[in-house]
Amino acid sequence: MPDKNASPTADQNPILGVAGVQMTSGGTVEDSLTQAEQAIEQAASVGARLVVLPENFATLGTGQSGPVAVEEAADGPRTLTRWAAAQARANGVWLVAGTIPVRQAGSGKSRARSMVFDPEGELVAQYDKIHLFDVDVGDAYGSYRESDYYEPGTDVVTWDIQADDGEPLRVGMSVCYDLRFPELYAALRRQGADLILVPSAFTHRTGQAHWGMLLRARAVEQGCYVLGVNQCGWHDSKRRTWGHSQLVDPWGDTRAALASEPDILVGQISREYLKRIRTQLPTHQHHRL
Ligand SMILES: O=C(O)CNC(=O)[C@H](CS)NC(=O)CCC(=O)C(=O)O
Repeated sequence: MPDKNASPTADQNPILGVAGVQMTSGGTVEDSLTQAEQAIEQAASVGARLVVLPENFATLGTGQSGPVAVEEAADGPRTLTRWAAAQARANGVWLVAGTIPVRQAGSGKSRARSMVFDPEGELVAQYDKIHLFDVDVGDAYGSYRESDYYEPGTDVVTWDIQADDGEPLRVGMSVCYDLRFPELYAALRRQGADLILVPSAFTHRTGQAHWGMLLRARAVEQGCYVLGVNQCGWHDSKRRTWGHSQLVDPWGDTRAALASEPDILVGQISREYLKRIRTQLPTHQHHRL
């Protein structure tokens, strides 16, 4: 029996089981959806109540030039939004559908939209990736020009999930390249975020150099849990992502981590630990600028 006077440890009194689906999207959309369906079911079976898919889980690497705004096929049998809602309902989980490319009427470009579905399959929040990856990484893929296909989002988004203790836990939204911009994470913390999600397709080259460092930095800076859920492996002959999905606690310790293969990341959120770290290290009360 843990000493009730001892300081809470990071895993003490968990109030929410979370899971991240690390996958290698590619082949056809159907291939990717089948991978995701099996992983969501597995995550739910081990008690995760919040399941997060990686960036562009359905169409990354499908050989379709640029993002395929599958949403356009609104009359299609399995539009991604309807598919995600059905997965949340069928598995009784909160599902963050990584991102789905959603075509915008005005610009003709898409937005990388991260949608949140509750266990009844209702859309409760959506976030459009703000920072677009126009970078020359120096890998086999060469130049990434996300802004050729996507337009940026504009809004900072948080939403509440009712945790096992009956109290709300506030979840902050971000995507992939956003991870490099601390201002967004500061804004999410100002909105009250306790857990910040980072569905991603971080490249192998930049992931190896920066992914873990950036996840831990954002977690410590903001005193939040940060859940980074990445694509992994080779998506086609030139595109490779880093994997290494992980849950980082507000002290900066990695509580759960995957390697480079498709797998399910499972972790726990402790409200007591969150409060303890924020009390010991009240950086958010010491702002001067
Ligand atoms: O375009 C798609 O289909 C899915 N989106 C992506 O793969 C995006 C844009 S190319 N990738 C990143 O943002 C990587 C960021 C990154 O790796 C870093 O910041 O180092």
